[in-house]
Amino acid sequence: MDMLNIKNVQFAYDKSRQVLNNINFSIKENNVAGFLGLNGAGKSTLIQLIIGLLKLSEGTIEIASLNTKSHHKEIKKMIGYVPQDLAIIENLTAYQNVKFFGSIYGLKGKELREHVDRALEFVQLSDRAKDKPSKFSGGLKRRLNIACGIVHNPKLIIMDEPTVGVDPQSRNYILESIQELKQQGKTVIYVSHYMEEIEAICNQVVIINNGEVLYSGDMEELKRQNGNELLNVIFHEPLEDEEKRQLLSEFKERAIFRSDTEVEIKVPSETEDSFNQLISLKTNFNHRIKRIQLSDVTLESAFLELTGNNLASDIVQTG
Ligand SMILES: Nc1ncnc2c1ncn2[C@@H]1O[C@H](COP(=O)(O)OP(=O)(O)OP(=O)(O)O)[C@@H](O)[C@H]1O
Repeated sequence: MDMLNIKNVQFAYDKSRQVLNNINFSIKENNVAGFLGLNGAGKSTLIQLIIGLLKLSEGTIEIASLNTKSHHKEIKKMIGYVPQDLAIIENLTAYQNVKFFGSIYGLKGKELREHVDRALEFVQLSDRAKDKPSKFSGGLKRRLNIACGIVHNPKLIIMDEPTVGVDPQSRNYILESIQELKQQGKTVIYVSHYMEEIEAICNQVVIINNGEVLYSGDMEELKRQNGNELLNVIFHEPLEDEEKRQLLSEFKERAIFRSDTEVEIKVPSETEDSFNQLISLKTNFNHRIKRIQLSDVTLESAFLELTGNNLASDIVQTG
C-alpha cells in the first residue's frame, strides 16, 4: 500500500511565482524515503502541505489512501512531524514536554502515560525524564524533539534535518532509531542535506529541484541510472604539463586534477567499462602510477549528475 500518494500538486505563496510544479510521486508503506534538494527547492513547502500546515489548492495528497482534504482529523493522528526548529518548551521537564504533545493528539490518562514512557524510552531519555531541556546538549534536545513527534505512535514520521548540530553519538543514535522505526513497520520521510546519512538509512529517494521532482524511486536504481564510479589515480611524482594535457585530451572533462600527483576520473556507470579505462591508463602511464583506487557510485555523484549541482556546496554557502 502507498503510505503517501501525491498527484498533480501545484503551489504558489503568491501569484508572482510557482513554488511547486506538478508534483507526482508515492512512497510505499514501511519505506524510509530521503528528500533531497538544494536550499529553496521546495522541500519544506511540500512537507507543510503534507502535514496540513499549508492549504492545498491544486492536486491531491493521500495518506494511507485517505484524502488529506476530507480526512483531516484521522490523518493528523497518523502523522508524526519532527521539525527542524526544536519544538520543545524549555521550562517544562522532558516528561512534561512529551506529555504535552501527547495530549495535543488526544491521548489521556493511563494511555497518555504509557505513550510518554514509551517515547522517552525510545529516544533513551527515560533517566532524564525529570530534567528540564535547558540542561540538555544539542543532541539530547534533538532526541527529545523526536520523542515529542512520535509520542502518539504515528504510521508516517516526517523528520526535517534532525541531525543538524548534534554530536556524533546522538547522530548515530538518531540514525539507528530511524532503522528501528522501520523495523516497527513505520514509514519515514527523512529530509537532510547530508547525502551519506540518506545513503545509509533510506531505500527510496525523492529529488526536488526548483519545485519539480527530478527523481522519485529506489535509491540503488537512481545510482545505476545516474551515478559515476570514480577512478582515483595517484602518481609517484608530479605530472609534467604534457602528461596532464594527454590525460585531459583522453578523458576530457571527466578528469579532474586534485593535485599535481592525483587525478580523479569519472566513469559513468553502465555506459562505459571502468576496466577499459584502467587498461588505457596502465598502458600510457604505467611506470608513473603509484596507486589506483576505484570507488563505488555514490548518491552524491548521482545527485550531481541529475541536478548539475553539488549539495555539499549548498551547505557551505548557507552555513
Ligand atoms: N512563507 C513564504 N512566503 C513566500 N515564499 C516562501 C515562503 N516560504 C518559502 N518560500 C519560498 O518558496 C521557495 C521554496 O522554499 P522551501 O522553504 O520550501 O525550500 P526548501 O527546499 O525547504 O529549502 P531549505 O532546504 O532551505 O529548507 C523558496 O524560493 C522560498 O523563498
